[in-house]
Amino acid sequence: MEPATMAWTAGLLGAGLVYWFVWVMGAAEVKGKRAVDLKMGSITRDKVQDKYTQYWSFFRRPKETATTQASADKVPAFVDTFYNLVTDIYEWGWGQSFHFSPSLPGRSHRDATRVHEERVADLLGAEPGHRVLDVGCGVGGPMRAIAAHSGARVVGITINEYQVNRARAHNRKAGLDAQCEVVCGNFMAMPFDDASFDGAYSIEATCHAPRLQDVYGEVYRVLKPGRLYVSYEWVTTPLYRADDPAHVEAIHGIERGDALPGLRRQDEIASIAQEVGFEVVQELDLALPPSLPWWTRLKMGRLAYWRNSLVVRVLTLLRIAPKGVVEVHEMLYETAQYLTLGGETGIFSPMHMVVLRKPATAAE
Ligand SMILES: C=C(CC[C@@H](C)[C@H]1CC[C@H]2C3=CC[C@H]4[C@H](C)[C@@H](O)CC[C@]4(C)[C@H]3CC[C@]12C)C(C)C
Ligand SMILES: C[S@@+](CC[C@H](N)C(=O)[O-])C[C@H]1O[C@@H](n2cnc3c(N)ncnc32)[C@H](O)[C@@H]1O
Repeated sequence: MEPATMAWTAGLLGAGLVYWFVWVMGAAEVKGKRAVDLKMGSITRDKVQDKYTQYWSFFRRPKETATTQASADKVPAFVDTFYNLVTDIYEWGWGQSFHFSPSLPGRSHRDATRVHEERVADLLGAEPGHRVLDVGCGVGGPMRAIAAHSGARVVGITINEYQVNRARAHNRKAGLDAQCEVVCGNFMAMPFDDASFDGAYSIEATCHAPRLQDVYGEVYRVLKPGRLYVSYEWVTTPLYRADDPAHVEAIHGIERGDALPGLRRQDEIASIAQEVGFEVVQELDLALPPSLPWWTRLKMGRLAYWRNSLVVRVLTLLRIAPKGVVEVHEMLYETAQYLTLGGETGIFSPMHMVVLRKPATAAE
């Protein structure tokens, strides 16, 4: 073969390979976000690396994060930074629902995710005419599933403005913008009237609150008397041993890679709910058998992680993705290992479910 022909062939093959990696293989399971569109939320390109460094130094020692009032007060701002850094990577590599679900035999991850979300709507008895609150709504995957399944109107709140814009765009695209509303705000001080919701839920979101009382108290305030609140909580289970260094390392790994001010114990949830006035209707760890493992989705993609890591490196080199994305991606990869360990050892659950009722007799 002529050297020029060889060079052309090699060039074309190389371009084809880059195309395959970035556009074909690098796309999300729910193809809402392409690798070439990875931004870092509302952080400008030149600030990404600095913001990541600031995030990391704040959450590096998780247990200390919420021990003083001063540092607890800073948590929402750092959680906001965290979601600026990770939202696009989550959408690209996971989809529009930022949570786990028990695996379902013979069904896709997308189905398992939807079933886990629809369960919330069914427990709430959500129906057309109801106004339901999504506490920590992300980019609105659960909100759209619940609105479509129940016919209820859903109002979501998130601390992160970039997510608000993403969620609104997804709602419009899904034709659900008349039914779904998204508000930017802090779930520990919500901009909603007392007794203005027929139901409320939170999916893997309240773990970001330094004090669960603050968010549960707000949900209690905005719920109508007699109505339900369903929450999927991140907790350590009774298998967790604080004197086992391997357990401690896994839980710290989960906390610092997920912007958590300190995981709560499973047995703390119901008593905090009662403390703010709720009746506990049901409490169940949905991660326990007969549920199939939620962490297999994280484990199965070693090749996918390797590919994604290469994609973000190439995109950073080409200056398509901002500097700092590689570090954020590495942090997420490491977090995935700790989450898997937490699941396999049974010391951690991301789906400890509580169904709570605001007493019918509660003053409005
Ligand atoms: C509830 C929370 C988020 C839970 C999950 C949605 C995310 C936790 C860890 C995330 C991920 C880890 C590895 C990433 C991978 C390296 C990358 O290539 C593609 C995206 C990941 C799979 C990413 C996806 C979302 C998670 C599974 C917390 C924050 C309270
Ligand atoms: C892991 S995501 C889950 C999102 C959504 N529930 C889902 O399952 O797709 C956690 C969400 O909680 C929100 N959040 C965290 N702290 C918050 C706060 N103080 N006020 C409002 N939202 C908050 C984040 O912005 C994010 O949207």
